[in-house]
Amino acid sequence: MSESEEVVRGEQRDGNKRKKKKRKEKKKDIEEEEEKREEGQIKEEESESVLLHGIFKVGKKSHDVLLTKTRLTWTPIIPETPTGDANLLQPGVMLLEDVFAVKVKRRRAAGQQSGGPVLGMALFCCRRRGQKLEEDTLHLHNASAEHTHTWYNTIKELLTGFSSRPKRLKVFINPSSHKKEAVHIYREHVAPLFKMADVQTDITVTERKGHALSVMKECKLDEFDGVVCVGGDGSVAELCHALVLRAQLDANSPEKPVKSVLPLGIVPAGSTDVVSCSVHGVRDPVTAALHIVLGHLQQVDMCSFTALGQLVRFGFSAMFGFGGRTLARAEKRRWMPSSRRREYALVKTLARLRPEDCQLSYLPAKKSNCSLFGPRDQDQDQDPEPEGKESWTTNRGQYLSISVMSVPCLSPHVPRGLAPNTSLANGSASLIAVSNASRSDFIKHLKRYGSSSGQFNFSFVETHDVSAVRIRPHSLVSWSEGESEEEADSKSTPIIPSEGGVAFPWNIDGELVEMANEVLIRVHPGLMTLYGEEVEEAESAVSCSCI
Ligand SMILES: Nc1ncnc2c1ncn2[C@@H]1O[C@H](COP(=O)(O)OP(=O)(O)OP(=O)(O)O)[C@@H](O)[C@H]1O
Repeated sequence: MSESEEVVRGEQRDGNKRKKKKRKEKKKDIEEEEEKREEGQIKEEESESVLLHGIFKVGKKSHDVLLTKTRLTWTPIIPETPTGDANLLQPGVMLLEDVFAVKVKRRRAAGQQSGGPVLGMALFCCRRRGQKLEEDTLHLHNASAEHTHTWYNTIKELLTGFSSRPKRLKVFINPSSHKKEAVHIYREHVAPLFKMADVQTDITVTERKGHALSVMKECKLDEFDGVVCVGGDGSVAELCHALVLRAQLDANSPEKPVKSVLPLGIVPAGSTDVVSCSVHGVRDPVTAALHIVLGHLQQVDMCSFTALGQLVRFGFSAMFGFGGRTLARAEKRRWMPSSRRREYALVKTLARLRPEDCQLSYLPAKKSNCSLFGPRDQDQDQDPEPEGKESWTTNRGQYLSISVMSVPCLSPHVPRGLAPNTSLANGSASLIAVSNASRSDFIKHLKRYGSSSGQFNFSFVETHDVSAVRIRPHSLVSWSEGESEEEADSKSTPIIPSEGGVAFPWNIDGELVEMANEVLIRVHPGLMTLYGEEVEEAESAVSCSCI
C-alpha cells in the first residue's frame, strides 16, 4: 500500500470513528430527550386530579378504575384469586378525546324497551389502525345503579366539554354518486355512529346537480354545527362552493371571499374521493364518521376561479390541458362504467396528446405563508397585496398540462398526492406546469405519480409554490373543434358553458368546466374547515394498469 493510500485510509478510519461518535452522541441525546418527555408526561398524569375512583369489572376481573378530566385508567386488583392469574392482566388507559359516547348497560328481556337492572356502562371510542379509525367499546361492569350513574353523568359532562363536537348536522346524500351506494353507505356505516353520539341530523337526498347549492342558500345555518356530504368529489366541490358563497352573501362581501361558518364532513361514496382521502388518508365511511363525531377540525386552503372578472367557483384543484381534456372525454362517455370510462379517456387523450399554447403567469407564495406542515398563524392578515404591487412571473409557451392545487390531492391511485409539495393549510398552492414533451416522456412523468417520487425530475416539468396563477390560452382551436366528429356530436353539458368564443375544458375538483377566457386562480388560506386531519400519505389500494 502506498503512503498516500495509507493516509487516505487513515483519514477514512478517523472520519468513520468521528461519525460513529456523533451517531452515539445523537442517540444519547434522543434517549435523554425521550426520558425527559416520559417523565414530564408521568408528572402531568400524576398532577391531574382524580375525579372519580372506583371498582369495575373489565372482562371478568375486578379493576381499580380512575377518572381524570382527560383519561380513564384501569389497573387489575391483585391477587384476586388464589391461583394469582390476575398477574397476567395488563393495566389500560383510554383518552376521553377518543371517546364519543357513554351508555348505561342494563339487563333486559327480549323485546323489553326500557328499564331493567343496571349492569354497568359502556364507553364507545375510536382506535387507530394506520390511517383508519375504528369503533371500539370498553365495558365496565358494576351492578350498583348509584355508582354507575355517578360515573355515567361525570363522563357525559366531560364529553360535552369538547366544543368542536357537533350536536346537529345538515346531511346531503347524492344517491347518484359512483355505484349509487351513497344512501346505503350512510344508513349502514354512518347513521348508527351519529345516533350513538347523540348527533341530530337533517337529511336531504339530492335530486339533481345544484340541489345542494340551492338548499344551502336558504338553510338556517344557526340550526347546525356542521354539514356532511355523502358523495364523490363533485358533490364535495358543490358543497364547499355553496358554504363559501353563503358566508360571502351573509357577510355582504361581494368582492372578498369569506371563511365558511360551518365545517364540512365528507363521507366518501364517489369513485376517487380525492378531498376525502386528503383529510382521512383512506376511503372509509367509518373513519369519516368518527372524525366528524369526535370533532377533528382541519383548516384547508381553497382557490377562487375567476374569468372576465366574474367568480366561476371556489375549489381545491384545477387541471388545464391534459387533465381537462381527459375529463371532457370521459364525461362524453357517461354511459360507460366509471373505471372503464376513465381508462378509455386517459388512453385516448394520450394518443391525441397536444400542447396548449398559452401565457402562464404566477405569483410566488410569500415564504412566511408556506411552512409545509406547520400551521399558519391564524391571525395573519390574509389580504393579497394590491394588484399593481404584486410581482408576477410570466411565460408564454406550449404546455401539455398545467395544474394548480391548494391541497395535496391524495388518492389510493396516487398515495403521496398529485401535489405532494403542498399541504392542507400552508396558505399556498402548488403549480405544476408540464411543457411540451414527447409522448413517452410525458407517460414516464405520469407513471411516477403512482410510485413514491420523482415525477417532477424532468426538464420539461416545473413546480412553484404560488398564491395566484393566471392562464391565458392563445390556441384558436377549441376543444370540440379539435376532436373527431364522432366525439363532437356527443351531448355533454358542461357545468359552466362558455359565453361564445373558443371554449377550453378545465377539470376543477373532478367537474368539467368550460371557459373561453383568461382564468385567474387565487389561493385563500384556510377558507374552509373540514372534519379530518393532515395526512402525509394515503393508503394505497389500487394501481392504474392502463399506461
Ligand atoms: N340526484 C342526482 N342526480 C344526478 N346528479 C346529481 C344528483 N345529486 C347530485 N348530483 C350531482 O352529481 C355530480 C357528481 O356527483 P359525485 O361527485 O358525488 O359523484 P361521482 O361523479 O360519481 O363521483 P366522483 O366525482 O368521485 O367520480 C355533482 O355535481 C352533484 O351535484
